[in-house]
Amino acid sequence: MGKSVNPDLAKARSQATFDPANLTNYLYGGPEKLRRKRYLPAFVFKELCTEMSLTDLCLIFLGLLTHVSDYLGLTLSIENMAAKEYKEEGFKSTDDMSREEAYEESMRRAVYTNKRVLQLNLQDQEEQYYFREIFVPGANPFALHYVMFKDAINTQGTEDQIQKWLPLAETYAVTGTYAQTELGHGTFLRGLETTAEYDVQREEFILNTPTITSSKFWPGALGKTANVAILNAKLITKGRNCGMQSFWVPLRHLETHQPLPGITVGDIGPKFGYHTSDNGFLQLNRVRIPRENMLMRYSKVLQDGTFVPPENDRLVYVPMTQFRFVVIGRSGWTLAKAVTVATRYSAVRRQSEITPGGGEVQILDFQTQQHKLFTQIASAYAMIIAAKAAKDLYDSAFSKMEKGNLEDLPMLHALTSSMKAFNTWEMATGVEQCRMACGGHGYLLASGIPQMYTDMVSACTYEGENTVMCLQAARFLNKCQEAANKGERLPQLTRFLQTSRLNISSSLDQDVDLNDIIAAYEFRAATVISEANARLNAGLAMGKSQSEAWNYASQLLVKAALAFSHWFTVRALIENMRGAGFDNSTETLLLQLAKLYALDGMLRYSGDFRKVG
Ligand SMILES: CCCCCCCC/C=C\CCCCCCCCC/C=C/C(=O)SCCNC(=O)CCNC(=O)[C@H](O)C(C)(C)COP(=O)(O)OP(=O)(O)OC[C@H]1O[C@@H](n2cnc3c(N)ncnc32)[C@H](O)[C@@H]1OP(=O)(O)O
Ligand SMILES: Cc1cc2nc3c(=O)[nH]c(=O)nc-3n(C[C@H](O)[C@H](O)[C@H](O)COP(=O)(O)OP(=O)(O)OC[C@H]3O[C@@H](n4cnc5c(N)ncnc54)[C@H](O)[C@@H]3O)c2cc1C
Repeated sequence: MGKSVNPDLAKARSQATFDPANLTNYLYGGPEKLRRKRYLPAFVFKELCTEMSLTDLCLIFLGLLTHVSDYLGLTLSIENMAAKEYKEEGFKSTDDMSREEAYEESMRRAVYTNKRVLQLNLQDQEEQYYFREIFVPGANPFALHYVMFKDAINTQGTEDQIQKWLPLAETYAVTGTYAQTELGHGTFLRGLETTAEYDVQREEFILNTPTITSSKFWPGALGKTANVAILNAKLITKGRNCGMQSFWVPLRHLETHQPLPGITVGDIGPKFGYHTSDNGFLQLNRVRIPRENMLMRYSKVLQDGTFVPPENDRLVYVPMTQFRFVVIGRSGWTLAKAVTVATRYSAVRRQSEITPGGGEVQILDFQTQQHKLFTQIASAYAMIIAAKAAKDLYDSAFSKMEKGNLEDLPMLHALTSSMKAFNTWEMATGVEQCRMACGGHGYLLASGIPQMYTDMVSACTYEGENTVMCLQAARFLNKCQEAANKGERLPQLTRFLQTSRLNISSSLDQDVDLNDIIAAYEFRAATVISEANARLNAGLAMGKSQSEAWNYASQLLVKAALAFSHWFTVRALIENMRGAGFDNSTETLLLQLAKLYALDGMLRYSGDFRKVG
């Protein structure tokens, strides 16, 4: 690959005031993880030289390009090589394919990676993800299988069920999906209509989608790929509705892949993005499954039809909470990719003059271009680091939950809900800003940015539509505010509602103090949460019911959840940058980046910050 590096890019890199290696090691969890992450693409690349056609080689190389450009602090000088050969050789990319062809191409690659992951015994989920992403840069037809299908088995299945089903999933003896959403309901889970009626005579469940709106609609891999679903349905036993439960439901014959009796499945058609994911629909016409097919870790149906309820009926939601963490992390990395592509482009693109007659400059020299990109570099770091901080909280809470201690579940739900909404909205805005910063070339699919946007913007909708997720978090925050109003003890994460004060020491003529920044965001969050609570109580005082008052305050409640997430992100960014043990030059730069992120946020939400003084 010994192509020369664009001189503008080489010059820009030579001016770095820090060592990118320190930063890259930090972002990827240390030198060993980074070594493995770099080894995998190189391994794939070498292997592919023998295994696949030149076409694939170049496509993979492009995948590698976007992949290695993940390293925020480090970029490799391979800017036009792949693109040049890519065009000259006319390598087919899925960009030029029909949806059918693109799905088949992605399926071919995904099956290849599934085999290789097993042969190479890649156990670590992140390594599996990195390996797969190089081959299948877009939506992977097996995404649901890799994540939600297996997570649901692991978190909702009994030990026996895990022993029975997980090996089938790990070896691809079955390919799964997670089928919850229906044509009529995606958000309001209590409105799901699919039924699972227990037949005590035959000790079986009869699964039925009684109406057109009860058809399962949207699940990934349902259209063609999956032959089993973890399907959520309303359990009815002894004439009683026992709420949403999860079931292992065979969909297609394991040999012929044809739909089983009573099953109607198909693809829901073209989408805004995610073209290589076969999101589908499913109708069940009184399909019978054995009693043992209900995932019974938390709730059970005994042979005689007796329903044994879970200790907490929200535990059935754990797979969604788990996947929200994946989405929170992926949002930061998606923005990282987009801003790396846009920044590298801005170093090599010369356009217009700053000084008349002085010659065309790198567009990175325009202050407006720097503002567009540096704020997004800062945002990507903030999201990635906040996701790590949130995951640490999740891991400690989840280990308590596995021992039966559910006290942190409400906080966990609020944190995952609000951070998933905050990160995906910030990512969507940021990726689009990066795309537009590349001018016409940002509109080319070959830039890679349009697909990043159209694939990942769906994360604002799936795994809980963002507005609804903010309202979910606001339930928890409002409860905490009510407790604070009564002087009661609060969960650690929301104690700032009782302690936050605005004693800012910084003055306008000096460099802002980082502790003042955290205090300002904390005070803003406390004020917005308190205002939302006051509006809710004002609604009640006007004689509205609890639900009407909730709706009356809901726009402020959404703002409260986002202000909480913004505070969590700024605090995580600053505290982790200060505590990460970087050398002075790197720490100085990162704290500068943290200030840029926080001050840009104050400008974007200046109404909130002005209001709280
Ligand atoms: C860098 C390397 C990274 C490596 C990563 C490796 C893997 C990466 C692989 C791939 C990444 C990218 C690939 C992307 C592929 C993605 C494909 C898309 C997949 C999408 C799947 C889906 O969309 S599944 C369907 C999701 N659907 C939802 O989320 C539905 C949302 N609705 C709800 O959850 C409920 O309806 C709602 C909570 C909104 C309301 O329910 P309701 O019963 O009405 O409850 P409510 O009265 O509001 O509250 C009752 C009570 O319950 C509490 N509660 C609610 N939910 C939860 C929960 N989940 N957990 C805990 N508690 C919950 C709620 O707080 C209330 O409590 P109280 O307030 O009353 O105390
Ligand atoms: C790419 C993609 C992949 C998906 N994959 C899967 C999958 O694999 N498995 C699966 O089960 N599902 C999947 N889904 C479905 C997804 O989970 C739902 O689309 C999502 O939960 C939103 O539900 P909905 O589509 O019914 O939208 P709705 O809930 O109808 O939302 C429409 C509007 O109504 C508003 N709204 C709804 N409820 C409220 C409320 N209480 N308060 C205020 N406003 C409200 C929303 O904010 C939104 O603006 C996928 C969706 C997409 C786009």
